[in-house]
Amino acid sequence: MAQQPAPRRYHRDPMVRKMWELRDQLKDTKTLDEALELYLKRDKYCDDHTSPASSELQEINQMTLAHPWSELYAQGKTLWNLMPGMMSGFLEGQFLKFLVSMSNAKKVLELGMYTGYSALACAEALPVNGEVITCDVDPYLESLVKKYISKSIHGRKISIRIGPALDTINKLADEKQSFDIIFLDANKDQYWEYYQVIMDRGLLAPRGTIVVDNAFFQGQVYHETRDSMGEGMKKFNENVSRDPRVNTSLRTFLPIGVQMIRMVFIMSHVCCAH
Ligand SMILES: C[S@@+](CC[C@H](N)C(=O)[O-])C[C@H]1O[C@@H](n2cnc3c(N)ncnc32)[C@H](O)[C@@H]1O
Repeated sequence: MAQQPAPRRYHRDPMVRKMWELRDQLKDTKTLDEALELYLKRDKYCDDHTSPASSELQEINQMTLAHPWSELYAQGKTLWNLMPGMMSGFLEGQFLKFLVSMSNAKKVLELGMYTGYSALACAEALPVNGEVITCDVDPYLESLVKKYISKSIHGRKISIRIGPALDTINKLADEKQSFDIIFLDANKDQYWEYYQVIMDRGLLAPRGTIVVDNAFFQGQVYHETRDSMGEGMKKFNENVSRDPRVNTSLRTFLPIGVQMIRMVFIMSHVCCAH
């Protein structure tokens, strides 16, 4: 059974959100409905033909959709107005899980935990001695996530570090840690800084992969107007694609854009071997 879908206002593709907006303004919606249907049917087809999420992931999804985020923010309990649209969710979670398994990863680092959906998805694909270190700057999230991941046998593979991601990665580098998969899913305006620490301080294992969520950032990277997050994402994509140490692949297979980055000598080794 597929997990509960997010309301349409949280659709992760900005193009779909625009189409819904436009639909609300039109008198005759027939052609637009057909276009939306084509798109949404494809989404649903992908959901229906992807392995179901575990019951624990489904529970995190439901909790995230129902949590009183705006009230918590108004009461000063969270640092900012966290929103369900921030959650990676079903398709991306299952994709990450696949990637962790395919690469035989043992150690995963995530920047940007939110309610722990992607951290648990990764943990589910790790061997028993595997580890996900996930971090977030918002202290409110720690006990919430601990409560939900402790319901899963894979929850024990997850350690949470609270604090700014830049401090966390520098500390991990001081500890001489390295990771097979690094999932960047925090504040886009610092991605380039994070990348430089990751690459220059050896946090990416030689055969490791950096996976970058939301690499189009609402389409801002290829549009004229962008905010500081869009600027950060654009700078990151441009700089990384010019970094001779890595091979990159920026794809639309999830409509928000997923950037994959691997050491160049690993990619060319694979080519030469065939
Ligand atoms: C898009 S959400 C992460 C979603 C999560 N990976 C998932 O799949 O459900 C981004 C998270 O990054 C966190 N964040 C923002 N700025 C940060 C920073 N400087 N350091 C660490 N975390 C940060 C936010 O608090 C938020 O929870």
